[in-house]
Amino acid sequence: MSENIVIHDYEISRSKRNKVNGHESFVLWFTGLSGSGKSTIANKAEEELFYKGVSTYALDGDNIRSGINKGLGFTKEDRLENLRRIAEVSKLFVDAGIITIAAFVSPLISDRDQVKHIVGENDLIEIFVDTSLEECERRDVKGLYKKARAGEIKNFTGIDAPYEAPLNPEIHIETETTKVDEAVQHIIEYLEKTHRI
Ligand SMILES: Nc1ncnc2c1ncn2[C@@H]1O[C@H](COP(=O)(O)OS(=O)(=O)O)[C@@H](OP(=O)(O)O)[C@H]1O
Ligand SMILES: Nc1ncnc2c1ncn2[C@@H]1O[C@H](COP(=O)(O)OP(=O)(O)O)[C@@H](O)[C@H]1O
Repeated sequence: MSENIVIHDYEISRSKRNKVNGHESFVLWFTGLSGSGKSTIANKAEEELFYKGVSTYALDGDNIRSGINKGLGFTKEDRLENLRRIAEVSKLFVDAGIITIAAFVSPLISDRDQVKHIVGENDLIEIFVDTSLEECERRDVKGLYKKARAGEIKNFTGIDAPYEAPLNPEIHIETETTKVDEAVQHIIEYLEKTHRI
């Protein structure tokens, strides 16, 4: 940090916000292949939390890659920068007392380690949305796998760019054997069991 930047302490702290909200703030970080089910499960999980009276906000490709990260692509370097900025934004949301839901492919262990480092390990719950490449390709929600196979998209995760599965995620959802509602219940139960909500 520049030597000329002096931090000002604000009266309204994260813990005061958490007290008023009646819950802790942290990040639910969904990782998985494109089409694995991250957005679908994140969206339903947010709905469930929201109607329980929890303050939430969801970050995903739609509100991030078209705004703050417009111009970043899918090279290894651009993904790292994409995720670095998302982690910094998530950290601000957590400071604002909000349970932040982030759904990004975040393909590499080192990408996610950077996120954990920025957000803080205790403030991040990693959720692995585990769906085989075959199933994601069968779903092909956005028609991108077809394009990637045809060589029309380069560096597509799972095709010609790697995806490294988390080694020890807090929550592991296998979508080929778990329905969306069951996945959401699993997340809510985890949060209740660990006294996060
Ligand atoms: N090359 C390549 N690889 C992977 N995904 C691609 C690519 N090009 C475009 N898309 C679409 O962008 C979405 C992934 O963006 P993310 O910001 O989550 O990716 S990353 O975390 O920076 O790797 C991803 O969205 P989801 O399907 O929601 O995961 C794709 O629809
Ligand atoms: N058990 C499941 N969990 C999540 N999504 C599922 C499941 N079964 C089928 N799907 C479907 O898979 C697709 C996943 O797409 P999406 O949520 O956009 O994935 P991602 O955000 O990971 O790219 C959706 O069409 C969803 O309805």
